[in-house]
Amino acid sequence: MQSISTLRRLASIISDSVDTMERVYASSDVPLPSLDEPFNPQDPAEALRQEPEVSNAVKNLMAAAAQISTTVCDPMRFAVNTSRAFHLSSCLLVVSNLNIAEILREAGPKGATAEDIAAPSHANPNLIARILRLLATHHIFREVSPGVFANNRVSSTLDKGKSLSVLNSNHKDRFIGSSGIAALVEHGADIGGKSGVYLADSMLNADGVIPFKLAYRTEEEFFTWLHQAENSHNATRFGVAMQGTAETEPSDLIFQGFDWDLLPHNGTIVDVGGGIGHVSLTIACKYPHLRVVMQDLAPSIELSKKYWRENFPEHISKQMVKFQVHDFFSPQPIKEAAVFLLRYIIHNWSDDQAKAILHRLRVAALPTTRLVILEKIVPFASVEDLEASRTKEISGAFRPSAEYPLLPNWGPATADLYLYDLNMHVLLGGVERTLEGFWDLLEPAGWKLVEVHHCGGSQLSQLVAIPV
Ligand SMILES: C[S@@+](CC[C@H](N)C(=O)[O-])C[C@H]1O[C@@H](n2cnc3c(N)ncnc32)[C@H](O)[C@@H]1O
Repeated sequence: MQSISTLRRLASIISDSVDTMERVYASSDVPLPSLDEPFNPQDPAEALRQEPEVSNAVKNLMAAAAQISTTVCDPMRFAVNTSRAFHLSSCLLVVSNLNIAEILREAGPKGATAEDIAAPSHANPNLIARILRLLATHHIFREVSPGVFANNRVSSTLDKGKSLSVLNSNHKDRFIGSSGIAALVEHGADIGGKSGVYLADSMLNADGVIPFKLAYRTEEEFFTWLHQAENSHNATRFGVAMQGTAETEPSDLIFQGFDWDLLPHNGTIVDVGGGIGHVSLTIACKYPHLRVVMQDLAPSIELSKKYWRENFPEHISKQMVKFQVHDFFSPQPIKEAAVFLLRYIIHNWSDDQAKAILHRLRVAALPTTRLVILEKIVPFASVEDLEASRTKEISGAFRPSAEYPLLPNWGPATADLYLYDLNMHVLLGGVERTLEGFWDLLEPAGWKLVEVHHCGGSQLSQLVAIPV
């Protein structure tokens, strides 16, 4: 009986969420995008997903639908299917490498046969059909008639936005100028996937060696390996993939927290481990009176110069942006920073390494310097005792949890957080942290966490700290 009442409650969460979405989309006079149509980021309906009412309804709906499906499914089948889920990621890697989303974009809504899809790469058409059928069964691509496939909403996000002739003539540079989602998918399915399958080996047989090192038979740390000359294609893909992470977030996310208006004219933002620099470039476009120092390892700095030249050359010609090769484990050379900005840095490192990076910044900080960290803050899958938390006094720290009987963290609707966490571990020995986890790093490194902003429509949060 308990289970039936739970099912009914989950069904009514789904029904209420659909009502909310119907009302909001109708009042804005835009239809909900169809799963069968390619994704169009310019469609005003896509912007509606960021509305808090809609994003909450979506989260409830996803969590309740997943919970209903797991509740009623044969549990043995659920466990076995989950153990084979890695095939999905390998299939996505094939699809991106063979430019199948682009072939199907050019084929249009009628789609293309597996033979036509396989022809440019001389792949086996039967195998292509089986790969696409597995994905279509998971709502990635459509099998419009037996053996004929077309793009749908999800598969079209892999489109690198270039013609097939351009892609075929230069496979190596296929991601440059793309939205970054294909690069993010390939990076995750390729290096993440290969490393991930070594997780158990690394724990059971290899004394905790990072799975990436086992998979790639290397002694090097991930970033050292990535920046070796023979891996330059992986480094380029990684740089574009980082930009792809921003594509999955609201475009104004960086302005949803720390108040950049507070910075003085000519104030310097140091983008520590800034990659190509897309985040500080977004800030500088809105606040051109702010200076930027891009810091990263040498190969990333070269990519960053190119990215800024293409996207904001004025800031370069006005000498408002400086490119500096800098290892963040060595003393920080910029002593007058208004902000040290770290996006997706701390999660790459173990606690001791992360504290070392933060300490280098603290030594170089002025009393007015602010540390702005953009990272995911991981909630527990259980109910939390907020009153007992050491972080309860921090402004903005509170985050609501899902209503019963949903899991408090919305379960699979927030799976990205936990997938990222293990991705960090298998590649780098890194970790996505709880809020208390951040507190425990910042305090010994001489920083006091004063504000947290949970950005709407995203799982990324901003943490602001001051020197103590
Ligand atoms: C996950 S990426 C984040 C890039 C960028 N902040 C973003 O959000 O797009 C991590 C960055 O740290 C850089 N990195 C790794 N080790 C470093 C080191 N020792 N010193 C400086 N940068 C480093 C990498 O090259 C990479 O660009």
